[in-house]
Amino acid sequence: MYELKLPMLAVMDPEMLKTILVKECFTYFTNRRNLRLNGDLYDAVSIAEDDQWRRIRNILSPSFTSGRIKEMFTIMKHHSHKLTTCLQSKVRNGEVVNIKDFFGPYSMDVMVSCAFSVDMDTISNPSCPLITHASKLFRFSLPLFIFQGCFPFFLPLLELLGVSFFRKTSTAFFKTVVEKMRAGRLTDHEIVSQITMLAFAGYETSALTLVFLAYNLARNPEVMKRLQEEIDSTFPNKGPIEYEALVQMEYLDCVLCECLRLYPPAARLERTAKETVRINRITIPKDMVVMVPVYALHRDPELWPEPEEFKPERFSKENKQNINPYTYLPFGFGPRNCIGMRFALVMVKLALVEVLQNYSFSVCAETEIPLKMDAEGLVGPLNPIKLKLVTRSIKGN
Ligand code: HEM
Repeated sequence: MYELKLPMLAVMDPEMLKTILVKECFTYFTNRRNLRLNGDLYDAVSIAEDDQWRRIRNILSPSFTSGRIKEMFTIMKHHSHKLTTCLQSKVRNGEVVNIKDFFGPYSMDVMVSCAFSVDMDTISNPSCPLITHASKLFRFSLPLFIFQGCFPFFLPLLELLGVSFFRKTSTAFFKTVVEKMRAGRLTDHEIVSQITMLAFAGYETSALTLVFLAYNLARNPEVMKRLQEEIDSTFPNKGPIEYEALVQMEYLDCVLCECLRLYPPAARLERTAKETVRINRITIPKDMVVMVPVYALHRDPELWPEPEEFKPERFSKENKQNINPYTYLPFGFGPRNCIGMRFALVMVKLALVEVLQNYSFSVCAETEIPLKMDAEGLVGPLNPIKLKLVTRSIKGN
């Protein structure tokens, strides 16, 4: 078996690579490369193939509707509030902050409390082994992480860490999810695999997105100011964040989309050809792995003028309609795209809005500019991103 490298195709016909081939691959192929190193998670949704994947995905999908996410919003708010409280002492002392130390635990706490119904409170204990292990796990590419599917020891670990049960709303939610899974005829093993995988698939991706948001806003104060104006007019006087208003904030959405363009956590996507197919004069043999270079597409100057610049207006209502969906792929595409996209967007937006209601980010002597990137797998910074936070006055300046 050999691999068809997309840069080779780019030389043959760039347009084919950017639109038609990418589209066809996402439509026809629904399996990723499976290295069979999945440990106990061989039946997790991100790893399963064909009929088993289809069955599991159909059962899980209803858990990610807007209605369900809205139910989880209270849990998310509990953690976003803790996040801003934890930042308070750092800000007061004028300390330089490794921003991942805050957004990482926030993301982990949200994922674990929504998936397992337990409050890990890692934000008060950032050296918690769960965070350390999960971060190490994600030094690899998303596909590799999906294939590795490790952490079979995850559940005993939770016990060892002496986790406390979360509040009733969450427990009830969790029960409903599990009952639905049972009703959908998932085996107990399949249920544990899905919940474990969901918690980990969402952790590092969401944490990285928040870290890059903070970095980009610190480096672009005029963008941050405009976003804070939108936040203040949507939730006056640092008022409570409401779900409906949050998801409708236009500039916030532009800022997040632009951040995911510049820093898509999954640098590339993969699909395996199930059968030999011929697409626009190109034969892709059965079992060949096709890689879509998302990071490169997102920084292609033909598609994105001044690609290195952080310009949220690229995603404004007027400009958005000119974007070819196969050239902007932070959550993948097609039937096998990210099942947690909507959930991630809400949890990331919530944390950002609550932090920006109270603080502004700023670069300092310790901030690395330009950033050195870790090209190993998930697109992350090579070194910790260090920033300063400044408290905003009541009036919000
Ligand atoms: C900003 C945050 C996130 C980003 C950028 C992201 C990105 C991605 C990408 C690029 C893929 C591969 C899609 C494809 O191959 O077409 C993926 C798959 C997946 N993601 Fe996410 N993700 C995020 C958050 C989440 C969250 C919060 C969850 C769970 C709650 C989640 C669960 C999954 C699962 C289960 C898959 C595999 C789906 C399947 O194979 O059917 N992700 N994600």
